[in-house]
Amino acid sequence: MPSIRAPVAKKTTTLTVAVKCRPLTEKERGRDIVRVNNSKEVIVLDPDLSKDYLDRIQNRTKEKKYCFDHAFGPESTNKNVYKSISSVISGVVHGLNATVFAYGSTGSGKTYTMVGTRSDPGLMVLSLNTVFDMIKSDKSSDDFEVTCSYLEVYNEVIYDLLEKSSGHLELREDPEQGIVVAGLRSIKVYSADRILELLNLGNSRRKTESTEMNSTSSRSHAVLEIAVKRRQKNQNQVMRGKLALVDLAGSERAAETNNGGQKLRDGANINRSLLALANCINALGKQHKKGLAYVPYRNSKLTRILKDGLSGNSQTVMVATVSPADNQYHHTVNTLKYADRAKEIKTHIQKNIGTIDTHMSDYQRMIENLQSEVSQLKKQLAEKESQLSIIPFERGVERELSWLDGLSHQISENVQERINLQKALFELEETNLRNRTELQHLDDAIAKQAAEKDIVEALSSRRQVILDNIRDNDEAGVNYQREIEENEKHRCKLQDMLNEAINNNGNKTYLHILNQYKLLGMGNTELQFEMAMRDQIIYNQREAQRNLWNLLMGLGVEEKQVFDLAAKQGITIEDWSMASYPGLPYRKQAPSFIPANIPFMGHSYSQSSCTFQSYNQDTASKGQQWAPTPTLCREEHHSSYYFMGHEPPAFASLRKSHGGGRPAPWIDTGGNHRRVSYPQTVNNSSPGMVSSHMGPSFYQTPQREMLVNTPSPYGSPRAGVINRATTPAGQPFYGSPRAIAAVRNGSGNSPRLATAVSAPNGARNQQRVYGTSPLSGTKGVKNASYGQNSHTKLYRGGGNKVHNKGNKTQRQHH
Ligand SMILES: Nc1ncnc2c1ncn2[C@@H]1O[C@H](COP(=O)(O)OP(=O)(O)OP(=O)(O)O)[C@@H](O)[C@H]1O
Repeated sequence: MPSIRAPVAKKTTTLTVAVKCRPLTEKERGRDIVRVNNSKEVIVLDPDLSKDYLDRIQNRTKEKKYCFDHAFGPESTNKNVYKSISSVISGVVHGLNATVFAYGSTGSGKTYTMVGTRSDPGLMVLSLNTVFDMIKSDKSSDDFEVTCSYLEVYNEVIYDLLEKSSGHLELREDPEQGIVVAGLRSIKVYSADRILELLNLGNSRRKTESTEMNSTSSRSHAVLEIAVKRRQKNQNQVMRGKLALVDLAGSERAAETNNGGQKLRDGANINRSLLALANCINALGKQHKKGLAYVPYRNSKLTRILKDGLSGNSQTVMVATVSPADNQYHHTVNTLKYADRAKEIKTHIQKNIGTIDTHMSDYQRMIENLQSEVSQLKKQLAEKESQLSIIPFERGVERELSWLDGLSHQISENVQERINLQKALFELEETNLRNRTELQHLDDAIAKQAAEKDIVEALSSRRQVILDNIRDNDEAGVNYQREIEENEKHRCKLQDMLNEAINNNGNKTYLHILNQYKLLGMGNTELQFEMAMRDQIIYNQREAQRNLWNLLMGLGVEEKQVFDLAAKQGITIEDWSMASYPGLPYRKQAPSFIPANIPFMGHSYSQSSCTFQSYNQDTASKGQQWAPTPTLCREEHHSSYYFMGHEPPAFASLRKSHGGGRPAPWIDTGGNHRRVSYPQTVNNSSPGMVSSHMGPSFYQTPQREMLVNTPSPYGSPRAGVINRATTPAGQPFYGSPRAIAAVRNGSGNSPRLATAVSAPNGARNQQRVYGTSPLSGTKGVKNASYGQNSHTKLYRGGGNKVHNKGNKTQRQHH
């Protein structure tokens, strides 16, 4: 609140120091050693009675003598004290500031002096009475306004004693008003009684403790402030007087009070502020004698509050209270020493007068300030409101996010489950394909060996096993299919939920982006799966070709002949050293090669460059069938996904290329081959890979004509190329159990990849070892539907039956 500018005229005055010695209490059995002479002189006798007259005259005693503005003995009442300072109090009604504080050791009578009793009211009460009496008796037409505040400083924290449960208040330095306590309640009062009421209320809230020295020792410094505003209508001016009445906490030496814990800490803080006060008094006293000196007001809250009273615009009275008891000698002398120094302290008093115009302009300024404060508060309120509205929104978004996270987790699981089901179905299809091939060969063999009863029996029993396996596997396949359908339904449901959330939620863009992000993640998983499948197919193909070359070499075909043969077929043999077939001499091992013309693959693979070359139908007619199209190929997939433990096939022969620039099929199993059209058959027979249930994100295979061998009416073309070969010993050779995998490419076309994989000698007990799945990077696929990692091996004991437990493929952990 803006203050009224004071007139320039200032009056320098010194602190009024009054000493009051209380009577000995009933408890105090000691000797009275304080003497007051002439209402001004205070003598403190040496408590040691043994010292005689000679000691005294030779100045060997501890007797001290001081002179003050006023001195009061034990018989004096508070009223007596008040009379001597009443002029200072009355100045408040005339626009002057006044400060009265009691200073003394604990139990010396400070509170008694300031607050007093009913029979002997203290300076606070008497001052208030004076103020109201003066206002009452004022004959002028002036308007008065009296406000009152009451605070305490406890442990260096300021509390409002007029508030029931006051918070911590802070001091602020106002350029015009000086030190102000922010947030301190100021109550308008119209009578002394009301102030006394408030005073009693405040005192009841003050922190007091029973100490060794005083049963009701004040642990805090209390400041009662009475502000009197006087509006002089006839002189067009307003005066503001302020009276601060301070009851300091008891100062004591810790060792004497026998205090501990909190009391000791209180004492330390009290002493700290009293020491700060003493230092200020010292410095202010020296200022007078030696000129300027630094006054450490800022060392405590108390000295900051008392700053005006100690050196500013204030008529100040220090009432030093002492105990007459001989055991209090040191405290008494100490108090008197400071009181003596305080006498030197100078203050500069001036009336706080402003014109009514000034007053009006003050009000104007106040209004402006208040208006700006109001607008600032409104702004703050708006900010808070917006924050409040944001919080639920953020919470909503959080909830939304966790919901979406849950949903995305479900979607991921759903995708993973579908991949696993597809894989399992794929395996099942492949296995049954082999079973059917074997069945066909068994039928052939039975027909051929009709005369050999034993052989026919053995073959028939084997046939029965294979038939059982086929039935079981078909049954399992139906179950997988059902599970895939369920999975797809669940996927649709989840997607619907996401779409609904996007449509219903206000923050559509955010959710949409999130949705896109999640979908991309899922797409990525699917692509990984596709890539793994493609890599596997390429691996299988390379393996089959390597076996083929090994066969050729095993049949005694010379290296040169192999090269010539390869050249004729348009095959480039790249690196013999890559051969890895055990049992053959190094140079005889299968080379690594580029199978440049493999028509049904649509791709060739270069190991060194790790790129695929796509078969380009458009350019094929121009003799540039193999346009190098860099396609991602991750080397690790080749060795990590599937490892085929093939036996070397005993026999195979190469087939010449067909004309028309179209590469020839590369395996001849006896010239019994014909054209088969896909994908209809593939789609029908291999739902695992080309399923209408899988939606567009899964594999679609455009129709493409392929040359395959058709082993027998039993052979299902469902999974691609079926090779029939016969070993020199007449054993059947089953090739290419998994012949086709359609892989979606980036443009949405699905060039069909087909591979011929040599099977073991007889389908019986073929084992496929599953390596680390690339789907999960290192440790195998997490099988959502089985709840385990499929770092597994499929059992195919007793023929190519995939053992199922319930509807699940049984897997064995490594
Ligand atoms: N003038 C007096 N006449 C009669 N008794 C007095 C007088 N002054 C003080 N006393 C008594 O002395 C005791 C201590 O007084 P008081 O509580 O005012 O001391 P204090 O300085 O405020 O102590 P503290 O600093 O510990 O709060 C009280 O019992 C009080 O009644």
